[in-house]
Amino acid sequence: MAYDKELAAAIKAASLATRLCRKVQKALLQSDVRSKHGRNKSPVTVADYGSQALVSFVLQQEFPGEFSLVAEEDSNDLRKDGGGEIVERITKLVNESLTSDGSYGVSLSSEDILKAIDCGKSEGGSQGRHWVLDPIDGTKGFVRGDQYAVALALLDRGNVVLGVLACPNLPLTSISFAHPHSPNNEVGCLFFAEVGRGTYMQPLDGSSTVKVQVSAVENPEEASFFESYEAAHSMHDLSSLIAQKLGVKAAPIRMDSQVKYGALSRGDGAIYLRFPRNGYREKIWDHAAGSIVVTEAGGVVTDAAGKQLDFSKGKYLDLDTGIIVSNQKLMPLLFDAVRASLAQKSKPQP
Ligand SMILES: Nc1ncnc2c1ncn2[C@@H]1O[C@H](COP(=O)(O)O)[C@@H](OP(=O)(O)O)[C@H]1O
Ligand SMILES: [Mg+2]
Ligand SMILES: [Mg+2]
Ligand SMILES: [Mg+2]
Repeated sequence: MAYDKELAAAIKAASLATRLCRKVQKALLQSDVRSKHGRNKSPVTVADYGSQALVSFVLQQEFPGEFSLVAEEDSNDLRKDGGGEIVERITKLVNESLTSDGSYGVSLSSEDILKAIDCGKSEGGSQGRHWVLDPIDGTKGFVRGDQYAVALALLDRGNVVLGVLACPNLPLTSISFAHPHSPNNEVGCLFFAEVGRGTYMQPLDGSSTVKVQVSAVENPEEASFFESYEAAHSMHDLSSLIAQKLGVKAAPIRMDSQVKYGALSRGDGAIYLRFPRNGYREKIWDHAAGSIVVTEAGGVVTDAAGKQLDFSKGKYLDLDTGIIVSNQKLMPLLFDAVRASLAQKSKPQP
């Protein structure tokens, strides 16, 4: 089909990047974690940079000459004074991962690494093809030892046409809601989806592939919902009000990153609610791969006004208030509960 070569390359690149991430998460050093500059001091680690350099390098090898990448990280902070040691560490990690794969017999220099990272500076848009990468989505979860994902998607004329979500810490079998972090469960899933062809899941370390479908739950009382682990990323009080209006009985499943989209695509829960606080602008790399993984599994992803997400406007998503995800049956009820809850919240308190 149309994007088979791209899909194979994306799976290869994301899988390779997770090897690097797993190694770093196992032995996370304080010096591996840095704060980004600017107002929102989110963390960034050697693994975010290493993953971006690896994916960028692999995609450029596979598609020489026709390459555009919109990615989260850039090398600005690494090029400043004091960045040298950290760049050396990233270079070593990337070269070790490339060697472990065997298909790229090269050793990259520190400058090669910085250049590969900066290849992700494309602005995207509605023309042509653009890869969209979040090298580690859920860096806060990654640093905590929790969930994170390597999220890679391809835009073709503004539409997401394929997505790969590698989730190194997600159990292979459905999350038990009583024990979402059950230690006995084997972990490491990769979800992939191509437009019109469905969503599939495979173990990160293996090859058996299964087709996945969103939950068929129609009764909201039986639905469970996902939201961000970080209260700063999504208003937990608002989602709790929405859940209450719907009659949802289960407690929320709080997890970092687009792993939520992956888990929802295989029916672990039926609803995902995301309501950032005022003024936050969502980026395309935080939703591109996740949204196609869910829609190709039969789900629906919209903003709070019921509009499909528009990935054609550059780096940012232009949204009404928040993002809501569910199956086709539940969506109308969910949408009503969201509108009613937003209206209630915006009323002045007596
Ligand atoms: N104040 C904020 N509100 C909403 N989202 C935020 C935020 N600050 C950071 N984020 C985004 O939330 C993402 C993690 O999503 P989640 O809340 O589902 O775990 C982060 O991705 P990164 O970890 O790639 O930076 C970041 O882009
Ligand atoms: Mg980040
Ligand atoms: Mg992210
Ligand atoms: Mg990230």
